[in-house]
Amino acid sequence: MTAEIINGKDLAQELRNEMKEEVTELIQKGLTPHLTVVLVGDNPASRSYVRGKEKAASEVGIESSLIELPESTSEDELLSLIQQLNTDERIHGILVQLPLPKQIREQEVIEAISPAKDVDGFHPINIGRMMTGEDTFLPCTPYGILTMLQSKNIEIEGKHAVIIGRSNIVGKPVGQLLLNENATVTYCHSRTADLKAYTQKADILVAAIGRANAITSDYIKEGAVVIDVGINRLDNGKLTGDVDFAGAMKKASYVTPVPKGVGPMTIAMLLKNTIKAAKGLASIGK
Ligand SMILES: NC(=O)C1=CN([C@@H]2O[C@H](COP(=O)(O)OP(=O)(O)OC[C@H]3O[C@@H](n4cnc5c(N)ncnc54)[C@H](OP(=O)(O)O)[C@@H]3O)[C@@H](O)[C@H]2O)C=CC1
Ligand SMILES: Nc1nc(=O)c2c([nH]1)NC[C@@H]1CN(c3ccc(C(=O)N[C@@H](CCC(=O)O)C(=O)O)cc3)C=[N+]21
Repeated sequence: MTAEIINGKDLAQELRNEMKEEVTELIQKGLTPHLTVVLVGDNPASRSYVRGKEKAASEVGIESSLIELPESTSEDELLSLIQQLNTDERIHGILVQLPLPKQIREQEVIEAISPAKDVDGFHPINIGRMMTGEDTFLPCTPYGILTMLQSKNIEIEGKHAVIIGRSNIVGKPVGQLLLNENATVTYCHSRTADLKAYTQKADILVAAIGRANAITSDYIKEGAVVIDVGINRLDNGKLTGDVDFAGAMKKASYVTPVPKGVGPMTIAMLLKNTIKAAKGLASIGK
């Protein structure tokens, strides 16, 4: 059996085409969605992601502005910038690119962003709303994964989803979203004893580890849906995921590639959240 590839790049393009129409209508009504991205320091990977976000925003007609701060920026300086952006009515969405330099506590920064402008969906209020199943900004990567599964009409209800990774931005929320869709969810991480015993039972396997090609075909159940979140830059400059793609293609029913998989979907969902923020969410407080 050869698996079907879920092409995130093409699906993200379709979503951008739809969003462009919606944004055009909003602009005609006098509302131009505006995303502000804050980049602290000059991590080359972060810079490249930020460029991708700006390009995608401009394609759909979303205005974006980039605020670049030096590596030496203090936590107080960043927090006061966020306060300013929170009260600026022209700005609908705020994204502070992670990781941050070590003198800045990420959680303090995440919690300083107004939940109404938190288009990453990282604020504890929005995470809480996601957990209780309320309408909110869903974290972009998990939201993108859910959209990929839905695009292929892949059944989630009653399926066993195994998540490898438990970070606040990917692993934990992707498990929560699949639970909300009535999957049975198992989380695995670096302290999991006998990882393979769990992954071999997964109908839906999500790898969000950050280790190139760690998930070989012997971790995969025949016919499973394999979602590869990992973005790993090899010494030869190429990008690869956490899953051994060729091995997964022989065993799974569906596989997401890297590149052109989850990454472009993450950016598309960020744009979706920015439009939602611009339209205003009555249920989300300041
Ligand atoms: N495509 C996209 O849009 C995005 C991709 N990414 C990529 O996804 C990957 C994960 O990102 P992120 O969640 O932020 O990373 P983190 O480093 O925050 O988390 C990695 C997780 O993997 C677990 N882990 C590490 N080694 C192993 C192992 N040998 N066996 C089992 N579990 C292990 C860790 O366990 P423990 O908790 O015990 O340490 C941790 O929970 C990275 O490659 C990142 O670049 C991230 C965001 C968006
Ligand atoms: N506040 C914050 N929000 C984030 O959403 C966030 C973040 N910080 N920090 C870093 C991670 C990582 N991330 C990616 C987004 C798109 C691609 C992407 O589009 N990748 C392309 C390849 C791009 C390339 O070639 O370099 C692909 O997979 O096809 C990858 C990774 C968002 N993140």
